[in-house]
Amino acid sequence: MLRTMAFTSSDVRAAERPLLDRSVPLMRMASRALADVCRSVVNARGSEVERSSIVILAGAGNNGGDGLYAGSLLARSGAGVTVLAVGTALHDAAARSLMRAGGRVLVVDPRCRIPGFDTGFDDAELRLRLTASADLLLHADVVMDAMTGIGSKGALTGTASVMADLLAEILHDGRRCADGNDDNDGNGEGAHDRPTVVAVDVPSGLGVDSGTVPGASITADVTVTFGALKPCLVVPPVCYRRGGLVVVDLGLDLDPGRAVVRRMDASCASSRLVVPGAGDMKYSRGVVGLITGSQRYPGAGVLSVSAAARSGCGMVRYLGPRRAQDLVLQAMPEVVVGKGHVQAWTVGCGVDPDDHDDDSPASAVGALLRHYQTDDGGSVSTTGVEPMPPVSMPPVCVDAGALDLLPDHVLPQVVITPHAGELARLLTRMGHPRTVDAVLDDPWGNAVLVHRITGATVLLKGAMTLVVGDDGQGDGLHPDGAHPDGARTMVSGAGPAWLSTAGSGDVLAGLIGSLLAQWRASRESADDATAEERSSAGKDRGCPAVTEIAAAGAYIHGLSGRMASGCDVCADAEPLIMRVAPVGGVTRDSSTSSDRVPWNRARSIGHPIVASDLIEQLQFVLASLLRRHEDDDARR
Ligand SMILES: NC(=O)C1=CN([C@@H]2O[C@H](COP(=O)(O)OP(=O)(O)OC[C@H]3O[C@@H](n4cnc5c(N)ncnc54)[C@H](O)[C@@H]3O)[C@@H](O)[C@H]2O)[C@H](O)CC1
Ligand SMILES: [K+]
Repeated sequence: MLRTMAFTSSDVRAAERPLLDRSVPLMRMASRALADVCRSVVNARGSEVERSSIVILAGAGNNGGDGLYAGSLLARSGAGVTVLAVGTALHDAAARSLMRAGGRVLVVDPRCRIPGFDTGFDDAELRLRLTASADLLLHADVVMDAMTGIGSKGALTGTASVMADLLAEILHDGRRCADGNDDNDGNGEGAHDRPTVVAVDVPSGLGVDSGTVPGASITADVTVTFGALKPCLVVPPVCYRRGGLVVVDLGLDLDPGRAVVRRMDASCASSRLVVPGAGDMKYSRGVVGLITGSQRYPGAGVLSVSAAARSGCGMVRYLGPRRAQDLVLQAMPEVVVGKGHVQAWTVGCGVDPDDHDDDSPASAVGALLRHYQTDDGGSVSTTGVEPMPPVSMPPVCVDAGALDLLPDHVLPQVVITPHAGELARLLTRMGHPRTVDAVLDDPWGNAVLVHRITGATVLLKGAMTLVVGDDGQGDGLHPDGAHPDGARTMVSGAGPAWLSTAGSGDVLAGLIGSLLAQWRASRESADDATAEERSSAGKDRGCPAVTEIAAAGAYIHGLSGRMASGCDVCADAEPLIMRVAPVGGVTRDSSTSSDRVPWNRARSIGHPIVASDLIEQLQFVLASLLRRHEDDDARR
């Protein structure tokens, strides 16, 4: 749970309460883990704690308290520790502990009231102190950001905001600019000329529960978060600013059912794969139908079909245009051209929605999608099409050109796979005008909005892909009320940036269609299922299955990108878990060797790929995930 589930600030606070009531020293525990991370960051920089310089940006709340106690421990280990007080006060007991340990305090906010400190200074003095702060930040080994945590309200204001901007400038320009010298000796060691930024709980200045960036903020190299993941650490755009992730297990009792976001990981993706049994045949393993490709973009048909065929389904049916059919058959002679029973669809890759010819793929896609149209209440609309019971409709993955043909309100087994530009266009068409930048600024909020107004399961593509779907069991937890009841969000950021290449989305859409068909077929057991079984399979028609399968598709796609490109830099590396007891030491997750910790990782940048390379890797990625089934069987 600590690795995969994110909880709102208020749920984390509520879970802290009973422990605090029993006098469990949560802040001391948090700060021990934080100090441990800082020590190993210093070591990873090739330095020693005794010779290191640690600068702590400390706010007035408990987040500042965590930083101060950690500073106290580091000062006792011999580090030079300076606190820049950026708020109206400092956590009293923690500040005293720090000073007793030999740490120094520089008050930067003139409103700050700390007994024994000269405050209320004028603008000239403020400028001097800011210059001194800049110098300290510039020459620090570690900057600890303890300005605001889960108590943060809106955009950073006052000195905290000035400090965030100052640090951003220093990180951007580095020592070279400040000293007028080029410290970087050109052999790569200059990377450590700038301080390593360790964020305490969350990087300051960010929307903790929304993942948005309202103003000046901190970008961290490592974030040490306490008790549980917070939404901002896993949803874009904030997740791109938190660096490596460490979750400190404080023993909070959190209800998994209240998690607002879940990270897709190998274990969850593996659980959504279907292993064929001895009695299976191609039809019972899942048949996926694709209406993809066009006269103009036949390659999209080839890529989506090849990806579907390589992802474990029993059969692929292709219903694209003639020119694409020939190319598809050349690439994949296994494919069956023409209509027939399917358990899932993939539609739209390479389809021009404005091609209105009667036999165009756009017409076929439009006609198919009209079967999924519902009124707002979820019952299937019968206007102009044959009425069909909603549960019997196979899931459909709607990509690219087909997004323009999506009815206003559809069944939850419709998975739409837009990128930010397509989502902005869809929202605008549906009367909620958005620019691409507006979607990129708040991808989660906008994905939720599309889910709410269309009813579809929304997979918003990006370095961190978001999937928002109908949970059937959620309780509308989104703190600003944007989540409709039952919405569930999953994220997957397993892929490297090399993955953003032409045709990559076609591969993803084919893969998702194939996974959906296998899941659906495994539920269908058409010949022998009782009516009751069929109806319960129908109840599972939406989510979590569809949401999870779509997210599993994004995860598998990402891993294929990693294997194809040889690159292990991606938006969502596995968090490191640290366990900390009320008294005693800190334990790192035993499965994490020291060279894999987020601040000490040798990273391979890899090389460019084309979308076809992803398809070649699919079988190896699926093999590695399926091995988990074997391991699970062996354990049973
Ligand atoms: N999760 C846990 O189990 C534990 C969490 N701990 C730490 O406590 C903080 C939360 O502390 P709290 O005092 O409630 O709030 P903060 O310190 O995050 O912030 C309050 C502080 O910040 C100022 N502030 C708020 N918004 C802004 C703003 N926009 N601009 C400037 N300043 C702002 C406000 O005025 C207050 O002074 C949690 O994150 C953890 O780090 C426990 O220590 C351990 C257990
Ligand atoms: K912080």
